[in-house]
Amino acid sequence: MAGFSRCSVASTAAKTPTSAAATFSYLIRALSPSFSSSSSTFDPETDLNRGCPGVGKGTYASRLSNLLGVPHIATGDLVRDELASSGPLSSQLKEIVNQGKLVSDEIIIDLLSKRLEKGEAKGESGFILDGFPRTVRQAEILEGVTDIDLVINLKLREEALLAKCLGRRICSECGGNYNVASIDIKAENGSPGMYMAPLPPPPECASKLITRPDDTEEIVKKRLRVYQTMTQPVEDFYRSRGKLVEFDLPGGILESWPKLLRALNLEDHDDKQSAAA
Ligand SMILES: Nc1ncnc2c1ncn2[C@@H]1O[C@H](COP(=O)(O)OP(=O)(O)O)[C@@H](O)[C@H]1O
Repeated sequence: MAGFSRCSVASTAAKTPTSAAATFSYLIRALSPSFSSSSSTFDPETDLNRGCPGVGKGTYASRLSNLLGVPHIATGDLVRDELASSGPLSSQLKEIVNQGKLVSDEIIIDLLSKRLEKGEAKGESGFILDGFPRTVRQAEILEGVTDIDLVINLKLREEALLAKCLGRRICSECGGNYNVASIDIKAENGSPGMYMAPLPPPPECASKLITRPDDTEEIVKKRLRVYQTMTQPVEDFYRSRGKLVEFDLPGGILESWPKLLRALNLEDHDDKQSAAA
């Protein structure tokens, strides 16, 4: 669809891992698939999510993780944690991330493997992955060891993606994600208008907000180009396997969230959870 950038969320399900393992492929192999790929709903056991910069994949992954009761694992967070540490990879990662490039498949798989092993040791039986896979090779590795159930292709106009990245603010203390951008795109030449309200921080976070160093206009544009060349082929990978659900974000969270749940056949889940709360 012209004028849209395509961003994806994928869902996979797995059985409880049976043993801790030193390597990613062994660990994922232990997470063998437990349900059919023809399902059009998320499975509460394990989900996986990825998407282009600024689409809100982190926000939606986090909400889905709360809804389904599975951990939300963002590979971008794993990279930033490693970057902030004084580990051997730190300076190498800083250079890559601050230039808007992708970290190598080997490094990202190693970081993810370690996180999944920790989760397994704690008894985690599922997850939502956010920001993975981002290359066809990553998708192939994943496919080699587990079965992806569903990929949701979140789509948002590029002008909104850029504004959202530039407006993104993170609480340096609790890690909460907020947005100061107020996006108001007028209807034009047959394209509908779009309004996305800012997502203000709660008072306790307001004085602790920071901007990610890779959320500058130049680097965001670079990341969007990287997304188009490296990650869009991943959509084709899942499309050709009949696992891709396309979803145009109609606006901000309040408007989009119920529609996304409807697209995932998860409305009942939300009702049940609200009733239990
Ligand atoms: N699966 C991945 N493969 C390679 N690099 C990754 C992956 N996930 C995250 N990264 C690195 O971390 C950075 C930040 O990722 P993320 O927080 O998902 O941000 P965004 O999607 O907004 O670009 C990316 O620009 C990239 O350098």
